[in-house]
Formats: sequence, structure tokens, C-alpha cells
Amino acid sequence: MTTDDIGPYSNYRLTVRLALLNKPGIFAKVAGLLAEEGANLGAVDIVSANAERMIRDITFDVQNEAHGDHVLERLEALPEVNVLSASDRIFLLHLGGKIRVQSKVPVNTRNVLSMIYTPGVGRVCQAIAKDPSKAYAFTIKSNSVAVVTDGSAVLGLGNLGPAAALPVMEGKVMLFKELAGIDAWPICVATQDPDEIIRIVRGIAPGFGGINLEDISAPRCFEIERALKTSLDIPVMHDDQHGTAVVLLAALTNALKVVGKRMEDVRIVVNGLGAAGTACCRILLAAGAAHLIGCDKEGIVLMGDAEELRACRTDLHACIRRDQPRGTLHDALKGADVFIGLSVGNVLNREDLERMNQDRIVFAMANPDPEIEPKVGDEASRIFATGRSDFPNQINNALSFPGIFRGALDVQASEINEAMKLAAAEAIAGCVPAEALSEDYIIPSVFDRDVVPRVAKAVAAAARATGVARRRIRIDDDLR
Ligand SMILES: NC(=O)C1=CN([C@@H]2O[C@H](COP(=O)(O)OP(=O)(O)OC[C@H]3O[C@@H](n4cnc5c(N)ncnc54)[C@H](O)[C@@H]3O)[C@@H](O)[C@H]2O)C=CC1
Ligand SMILES: CC(=O)C(=O)O
Ligand SMILES: [Mg+2]
Repeated sequence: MTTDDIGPYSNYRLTVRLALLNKPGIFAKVAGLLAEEGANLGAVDIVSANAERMIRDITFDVQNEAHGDHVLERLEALPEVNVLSASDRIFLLHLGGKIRVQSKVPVNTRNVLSMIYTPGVGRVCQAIAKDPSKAYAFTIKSNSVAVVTDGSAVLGLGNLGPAAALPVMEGKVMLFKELAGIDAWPICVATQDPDEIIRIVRGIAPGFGGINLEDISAPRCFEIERALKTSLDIPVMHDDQHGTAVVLLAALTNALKVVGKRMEDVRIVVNGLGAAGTACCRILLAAGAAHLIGCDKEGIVLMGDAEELRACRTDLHACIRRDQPRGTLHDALKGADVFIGLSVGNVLNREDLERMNQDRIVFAMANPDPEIEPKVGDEASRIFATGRSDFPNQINNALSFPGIFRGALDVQASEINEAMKLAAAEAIAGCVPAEALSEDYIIPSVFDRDVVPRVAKAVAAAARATGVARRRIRIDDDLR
């Protein structure tokens, strides 16, 4: 299947194989039923036909899974029509997985075989044993990242476990490759015990140039990341925390320019103080935010005056008081200028947003469903964004992790530090020219091919400036 076969975005598109009695008017009944259901008819193909029967494949869009089931039931009930099979294009696209390993050299002669494998390869192994830094030159290490998950916070869908997390991780490694040329590998571990995860990641680290932790829930993710950062000499980044914080800061910086407000003046509500939410609070405080309210399931659990919040920069978790909520999310929204959602889908409605100030900025970033229905969010705010790709402003860590890791790998950085993250945020924000900034264009597209090189360059420069770069030249420039 090619991307051209997939067509424009629809989350629920079905392709159904029907056996119809071969006489006039039968297909019209099918088309009429779909029209009645508001199921937009797309491609219609004849698979085979004889005097009695015609087999057709028809493709149509439905509103959601339940609507799809309902339409299929109605098709099944039509006289002289049989539903032979039904497939969902999103599932079709996932058949057999989305990625594969490919070798760079065709293995078609004894000579090549003896070089890529034994005996020739043995010399390379011995060279690396003598000088482990040679692994960067003579193996995939320099350009590879492990995308590690335990499946405990798969998007905003909750604890689905490691096997169910694999489709997300495969998607992520596709983005690493497509956007940044990095060979990443999905690693789904069958444990949710932090110590065991730390042990596993340390164990596999020699084969990788970097570790991207993904969809590991708070608070375990903090301890896991901290332990790995201190014990490994390659960059480790929990993307849900830092990749998200970087892209959020970029988007908010530009959005504030559009509405003419300043970071230090605006009242910001962050809903969902898990991995992503707490990292976003931290980066916002570092960027000068002085009026920040944090909410979680319990209500308002993080609040303080500018001075108290400044103190929270060093230990945000100590400032979060889940046992003493100081109001509800609705209370928090009253008079707020900015809403940042990193919780779960559909927790807000239009009236909630109308409690906020004029020229409000609403970033409903929960995936796959944002905190508010996108059409309503868009109508009820001056600037609206989601984490999804079907609305103009997409705030997704897909804009940051490819460039951050590209820059870190290029200079063989030993870590990804605060300076590198701030440099990445500035570079992403700078990808939208000042004169082009508008309500619908606060953040570049994931498909803007300038983003990764600009972010990578800024990150590499910050790594050098902070003394964590071990290499001056990109590995691609002198060895590949
Ligand atoms: N757009 C983007 O780039 C990104 C979006 N996200 C989204 O952010 C959300 C959170 O992800 P993580 O922080 O990784 O998960 P997490 O599991 O670490 O944190 C989720 C937090 O939301 C809280 N929560 C749950 N229901 C809530 C409710 N009704 N109201 C307020 N808080 C509630 C939980 O108690 C928890 O603190 C997910 O929907 C995820 O898809 C995460 C990373 C990047
Ligand atoms: C985008 C992402 O990392 C998430 O929703 O978890
Ligand atoms: Mg994630």
C-alpha cells in the first residue's frame, strides 16, 4: 500500500466487499443507504461479475467505530446484498507492522559474506574491543536510538501494556527515520517495575547512541529517567516530558506574540500533572511564567504567587499538593489567559472556555482525543491547537524529538540538558517567520523540512557550549 492509496485524513474509513445480485437497481440501494447514513462514498470497484452475482469493493467514511458497525448491520440486512468482508484502512496499514530492517550491502557473493559476517567481521569486533569508542564509527550505534516503553501511559489511553504500545512505538521510529534519518528501534518491555526497566535499558545501552523513553507513566518515569541519565554516557530523554515541553514552549512563545501578551503576565492553567504536564510547568517557569495553576484529577493541586512558584522551579513535585486541592479546574479557568491540556480527552466544554479571558489561548494536547471537541475549542478561543494532525496548529512532540536527537547524535553528546532543550524550543519557534505569525500559524508543520536541521543545529551548538559534545563534526560528514 502506498500513501496515495490512503487518501485524505479520516480516522474511520471502511472498505467493504459486497456480493450483489447482478440486476439493475441493487447498487443504488447500497448508495442510498450510505447517503441516508451520511457515510461519504469513495472508491467503488468491480472485483468480479457473472450473470447472477457481482462482487464490488466499496470504500466509505463513517463517524466512528459504532457508526461503522451500524452501517455494516444495515448493509447486511439489505435483501440481495451480502457483506463478504469489511476492513478498516487504519488496520490494513498496520498489517504485519509498519517497519522493517534493511541491510545497506547486498549479500550476494561469498566474498561479501566473508566480510559482513565471519570471518571478516571478527577483525572489526576486535578493534572495538580494544577501543570501545570505535563502535561509533563501525556500527550502527552512532545513528541509533532505542524507543523504550512499558506501555503504562499509551498516549492518553492509559495502561495498555507493552504489546499494545508497539504500534505507537513503530510510528515513532518511522518519524525518527523519515524526519531525521535516525534508525530507531521499538523496545517494549514486559515489566512496569522501575528497577527492572532501568536494568533492562542499561543492559541494551551499548548498542545505541541514545535512549528515548516513551509513554511511561508518572511518577515512575521520573525515577527511571534520572537513574538512566546518571548511569549512562549516552543521551537519555523521556520524550513525553521534555519533547512535549520544548514544543509547548515554542508554540506558546509564538501564540503570545500573536495576542500581544507577555509570558510573565499571563495566567496559565495546566491540566494533567503527569509526565508531560509537570515538564511543561517546569519549562514555563524557567521561561518566566509567574502565574501558573496546575490541576489534576483532584482539582487545583499546584498554585502560588510569583515568588512561591519561582521556588518550585527546583523541586516542582514538592509544590504539588494532591492531598489539599484548592478548587476545581473550573475555578482555575476563571480569568485564565492560557489553557494547556495534558490529561485525557473531553474534559471541557464551551462554557468552561468562556470563563477564561478575552483572546484566550487553548492548547488541548491530549491524544488521541483532545480535552475539548476541536470544533468547539476552535470557535471558543482566539488561538486553538491540539496534538493531532487534522487541525491547523498541531503541537506534538513529533516536532521536537527528531531534531533534538539528530543534534545530540551528530556531536555524540553525552546527555540532553536544559540548554539544549531551550535551544530546540527557540529554533522551533523561529521556523515560523515573524511576518507570517497568525492565529492559524503559531507552529511549523511536522512536514516543514527546515525544522529538523534547524533544531539539530541549535541543539548541537548548545551541547558544544555546555561541554557535553564529544565530537565536533557530524558523523555523516566524514564517515558515511
Ligand atoms: N501533544 C503532545 O505532543 C503530547 C501529548 N501528550 C498527552 O498528554 C496526556 C498525558 O500524557 P502523560 O503525561 O505522558 O501521561 P501520565 O499518565 O504521566 O499523566 C497523565 C496525568 O493526567 C491526569 N489525569 C487523568 N485524568 C484527568 C482528568 N480528568 N483531569 C485532570 N487530570 C487528569 C493523571 O492523573 C496524570 O497525572 C496524554 O493524553 C498524552 O497523549 C503527552 C505527550 C505529548
Ligand atoms: C504524542 C505523544 O507522545 C503522546 O501523546 O503520548
Ligand atoms: Mg508519548
